[in-house]
Amino acid sequence: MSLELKQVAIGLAHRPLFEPVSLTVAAGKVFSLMGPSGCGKSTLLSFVAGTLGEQFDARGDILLDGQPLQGVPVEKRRVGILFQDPLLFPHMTVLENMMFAAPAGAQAGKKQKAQAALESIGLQQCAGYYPRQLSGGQAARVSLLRTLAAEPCALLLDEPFSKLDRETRAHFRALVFTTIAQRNIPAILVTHDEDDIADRNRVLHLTHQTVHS
Ligand SMILES: Nc1ncnc2c1ncn2[C@@H]1O[C@H](COP(=O)(O)OP(=O)(O)OP(=O)(O)O)[C@@H](O)[C@H]1O
Repeated sequence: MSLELKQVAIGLAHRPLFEPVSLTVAAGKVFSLMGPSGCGKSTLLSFVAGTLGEQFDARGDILLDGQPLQGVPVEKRRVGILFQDPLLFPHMTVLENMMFAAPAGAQAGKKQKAQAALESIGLQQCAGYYPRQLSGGQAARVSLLRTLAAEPCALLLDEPFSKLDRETRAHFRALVFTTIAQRNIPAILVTHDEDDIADRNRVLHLTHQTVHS
């Protein structure tokens, strides 16, 4: 499984946001995207996820395992996203959040899988908690598990470490990178912090497109 972007360009109000991007991420690897605030990093991720707003126009190709993603509905893309803030339903317990994210299937199987996932990172005691009862680091880990429960074929990481304190951040980052390697899925990470870069050979600095008039 690989994720490939070919000459991807996004415009807003007929102005290109950044120089066209081409990159390939192999299974189990993390490609880091950096660049100045507002240059379009999150927008690029939303294009890959299939959630790009109508105010943007985009061109170029996205290929997952060699197959074009454009035209595939969001819910069928199998692309998971982690944001700065954990994405959890406040009215559902941790276990319910995870079961909700799992693909359609037997309810009993879902529960067992969710419990096993929580156990694998030592959070089994949090199964019945509501998101407000979790610490920042616990919420980040549950959010990761929830994203993984959907069994994504690729992962997009939009500054998921930036709000965590230094120690929690290092632990969570290690967990995310190990998980990506174990699941053998490609990932793109947006970050402002050099410390987050998983691999110095896989970094792209997005630059604002110079508009010539
Ligand atoms: N919903 C929206 N409607 C209109 N313009 C938007 C919208 N979302 C983002 N933009 C604009 O698109 C551009 C790119 O925004 P984006 O959030 O992708 O940048 P970024 O590189 O991720 O920034 P940061 O590093 O600050 O998170 C910015 O000029 C922003 O103002």
